Amino acid sequence: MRKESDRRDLAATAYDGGATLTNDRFAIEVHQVTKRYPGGVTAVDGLDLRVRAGEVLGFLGRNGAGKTTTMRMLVGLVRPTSGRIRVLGQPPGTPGQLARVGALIESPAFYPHLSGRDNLRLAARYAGAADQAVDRVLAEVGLADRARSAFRTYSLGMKQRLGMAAALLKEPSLLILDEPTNGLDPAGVSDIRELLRTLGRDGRTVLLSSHVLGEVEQICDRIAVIDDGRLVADGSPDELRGALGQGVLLIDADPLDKATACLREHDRVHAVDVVDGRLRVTADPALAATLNRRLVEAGIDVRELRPLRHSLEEAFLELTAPERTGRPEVAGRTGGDR
Ligand SMILES: Nc1ncnc2c1ncn2[C@@H]1O[C@H](COP(=O)(O)OP(=O)(O)OP(=O)(O)O)[C@@H](O)[C@H]1O
Repeated sequence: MRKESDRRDLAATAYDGGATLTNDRFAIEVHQVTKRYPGGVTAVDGLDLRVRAGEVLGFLGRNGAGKTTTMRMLVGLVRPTSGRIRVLGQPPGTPGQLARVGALIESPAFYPHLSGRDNLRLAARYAGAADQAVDRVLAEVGLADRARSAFRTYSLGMKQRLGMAAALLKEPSLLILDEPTNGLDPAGVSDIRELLRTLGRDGRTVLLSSHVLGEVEQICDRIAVIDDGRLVADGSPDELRGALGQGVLLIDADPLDKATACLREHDRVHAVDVVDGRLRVTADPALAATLNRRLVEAGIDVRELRPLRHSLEEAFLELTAPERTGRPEVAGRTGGDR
């Protein structure tokens, strides 16, 4: 089990939260947003999140973390209980904003007996998009070949593609996609991932939610992790990996108390914890040789010394482990000026 000190490291890399809103550089600005549903569930709790224009942001959290509620608030389907949201510089749900945002939040409703193309024609009319847009988006999502087949004959992955095609009809500068790979088999996931990669090009901003880290890790510029409605981490995949996985050394030394004291004296060692008779040392792994020398010179036997590397998946699971509730330190830091 990871120590609070490690979590603090991660939190320190997290987005600072509270700064002033409304800046052209940001496609999405969420400031101190809380959503309490009638009945008392707090789905989103003082959330701060900013998505830069042109960025592909992975919005990650386990089931029930508050991702869908956040996305629904971004397009004006749900009103926040408190806090402030700007999407493309405007409050959510205004006509000007909706014209530039493509969203796939709930399973899109298509007519089963109509073809993909006819369904999109209807959607285009509803969205005020030109008929020519239909063929463009069908090609964009790779459905041109099956455009004339009835929707009911589509695989789950094709249905998702059609949903994305509908979201693209308005040539949106911002795409909001809620778990677009949910329920797909590995081949379907990989297909959609490829598609998302292309959608993220051309300066389009994409906000993409998932509860599976591996899905967003490879295609997103940045990952924001939400848990219990709060932002618990925010950074590039490398930053998250670095903050969580690479800053811990495992040392088996004897005597333990002397080793602990010796390591704590080093000014670049952030924390030393004894776990199962060994030391977990929060420090830059590049310090390994220096720390080894220091221990040996102090007459301490070093039986083992190695960096503890966690995969990003492990890091994510740990951050959002069900037993982790409260987390005043992490939430306080990521929450900025709360
Ligand atoms: N309309 C609603 N009324 C009451 N509670 C709700 C409503 N919608 C969501 N919730 C609750 O809010 C919390 C967050 O749900 P939300 O759907 O936003 O999370 P999520 O991260 O999208 O989860 P999932 O991955 O399962 O979709 C959950 O506890 C959920 O039960």
